[in-house]
Amino acid sequence: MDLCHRLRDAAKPYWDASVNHRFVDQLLAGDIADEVFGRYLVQDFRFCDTFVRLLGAAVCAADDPEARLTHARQLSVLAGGEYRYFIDSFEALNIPESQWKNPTLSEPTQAFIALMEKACDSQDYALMLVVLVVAEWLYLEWAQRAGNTLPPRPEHRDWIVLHNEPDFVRWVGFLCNELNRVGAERDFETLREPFVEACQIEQRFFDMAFDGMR
Ligand SMILES: Cc1ncc(C[n+]2csc(CCO)c2C)c(N)n1
Repeated sequence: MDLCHRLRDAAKPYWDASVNHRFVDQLLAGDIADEVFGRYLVQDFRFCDTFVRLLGAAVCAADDPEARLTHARQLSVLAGGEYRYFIDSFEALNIPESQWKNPTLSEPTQAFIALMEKACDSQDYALMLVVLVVAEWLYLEWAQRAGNTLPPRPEHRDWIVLHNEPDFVRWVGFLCNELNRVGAERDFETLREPFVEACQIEQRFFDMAFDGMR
């Protein structure tokens, strides 16, 4: 089994709980409450801001010229389509700028930002890849649960398609290959610990969307 699959196995309870979370069930069905989805998106917009910094750090830390360019290209996805998605969805959900610009950060948002900042500060490419792989591969897995019929509202449908379209599948494949490559010489435990922590936070991030709901 390759390194990425061994890491995923080590985090199986949190990984599976996230991929099969009721948030995902309701999003795929298109019947997620606006309050729940809006709370999630406002926090995720802050998450994505730090994610941009992490990708920038990966551009800097990657040991291979081709890999640097692949990370740089993905930055343009975040700055382009992904940013547009958030702005359009805030409008569709009637969330004013005053609410999404400077929200109070939830506990899992803070925890994720701290983990990403730690990876940035470490200048350790393998550690950055661990966080990137969890964030992207786990999202690919839940989005691949979607069948042929997607929910009708663009803010639901586009959030699924962003995470299962062919370019995204290739990006996740690249990240996993990179981690398998640069992590091969590393002590498994030093990668397992942040991988499992990131999966635990992913689960709490979905939980957070339902805070204050039944
Ligand atoms: C909590 C949380 N975890 C992972 C992702 C996935 N993700 C983060 S940035 C990005 C853009 C493409 O690289 C994607 C897909 C998310 N949005 N929110």
